Amino acid sequence: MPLTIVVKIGTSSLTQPETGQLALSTIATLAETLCYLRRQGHRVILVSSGAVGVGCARLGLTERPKAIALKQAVAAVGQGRLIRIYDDLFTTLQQAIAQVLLTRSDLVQRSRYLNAYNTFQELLGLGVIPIVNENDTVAIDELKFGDNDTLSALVASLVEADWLFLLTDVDRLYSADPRSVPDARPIALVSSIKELAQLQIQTGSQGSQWGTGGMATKISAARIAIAAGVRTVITQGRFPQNIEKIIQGELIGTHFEPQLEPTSARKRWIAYGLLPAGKLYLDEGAIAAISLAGKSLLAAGIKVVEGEFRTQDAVQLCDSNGNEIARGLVNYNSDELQKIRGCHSREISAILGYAGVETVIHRDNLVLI
Ligand SMILES: Nc1ncnc2c1ncn2[C@@H]1O[C@H](COP(=O)(O)OP(=O)(O)O)[C@@H](O)[C@H]1O
Ligand SMILES: N[C@@H](CCC(=O)OP(=O)(O)O)C(=O)O
Repeated sequence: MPLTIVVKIGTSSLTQPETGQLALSTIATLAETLCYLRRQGHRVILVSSGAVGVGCARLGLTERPKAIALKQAVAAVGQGRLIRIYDDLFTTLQQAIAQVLLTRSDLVQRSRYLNAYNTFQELLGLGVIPIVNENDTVAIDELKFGDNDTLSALVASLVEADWLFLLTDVDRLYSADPRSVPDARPIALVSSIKELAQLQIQTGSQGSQWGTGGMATKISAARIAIAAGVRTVITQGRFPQNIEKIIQGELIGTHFEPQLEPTSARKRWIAYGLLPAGKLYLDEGAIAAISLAGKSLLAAGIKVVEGEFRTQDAVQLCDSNGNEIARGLVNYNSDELQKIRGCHSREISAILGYAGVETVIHRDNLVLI
């Protein structure tokens, strides 16, 4: 059966750690592996980091720039070079590729989200391998994915992939960073989001010299992907051939089992496509109602309203410690909610002076995180 496979490769696998120069043999093996998968009839998307790293090597910079404008300029240099190398390799293997550069705003607006979906479907239908990266040169801070682990999970969720491979410079996930904790325990299988929380994995503060997110962003990417029903694997980028073996059933790397009943596409867009504009702190009754009984959120259960937002914006729903429990689209703006929080629904019209809807967030617009 044809599968949809998303492969993300990080800068740490694409470049030599000492020099920052491209790891050509890894990239060539990756291209061969992806072409092999295409010939098997599978639909393949590559999410490739490396624009900043390759740009730095091209310009002789010895460390990742911190200033935003410089990073954006360097990414513009590197992205062209990166895609040229991919095109050379894939052309040699007679495989068409496409460059797809996305920013967060492409997924925030529902019409653009659906448009991105349609473009991916067309490309995959044409047998093309889309090569995706964040459009670093134009992305502004508030509208950034920030790391390609998250981007790859959102792409895998958008196209409802069967597999997401996160290729990196460690062979799998460990209980703590194996660089600093030599006896960290390797983790072969994570069977649910609940188990992931119980494992209490330590990720340190950041990744390797050239990577951006480290392991923390890979774990949160895995959460997004498995909620969308995508089996996710963290494995070593130096051996891209392992992807074939893993698909055939070998337990290499760390596997995250997909959720059996994936969250619907619209709810996934609410949860991960949109950027929350505020926070509502809930009392325990409201938390139980939304998380255990699948109910809508009423004004009575809201203790604190944080941020300024409009009707139909996405907000985070938190417990009193600020831990996020759910996200949803609000039926009232922040000014209205400041007035009606803690009140019974039947009091709303008297407080606001006009009749509003009974629910603050209807359960159809509410997603547990
Ligand atoms: N619990 C952990 N298990 C495995 N690796 C970890 C863990 N915590 C932190 N790391 C670090 O994460 C790094 C990979 O992240 P990163 O450098 O961002 O890679 P990439 O460029 O592939 O995205 C590894 O080199 C490893 O040192
Ligand atoms: N978009 C950036 C990569 C961001 C990123 O997540 O990097 P990495 O941690 O190496 O996967 C680039 O192309 O340099």
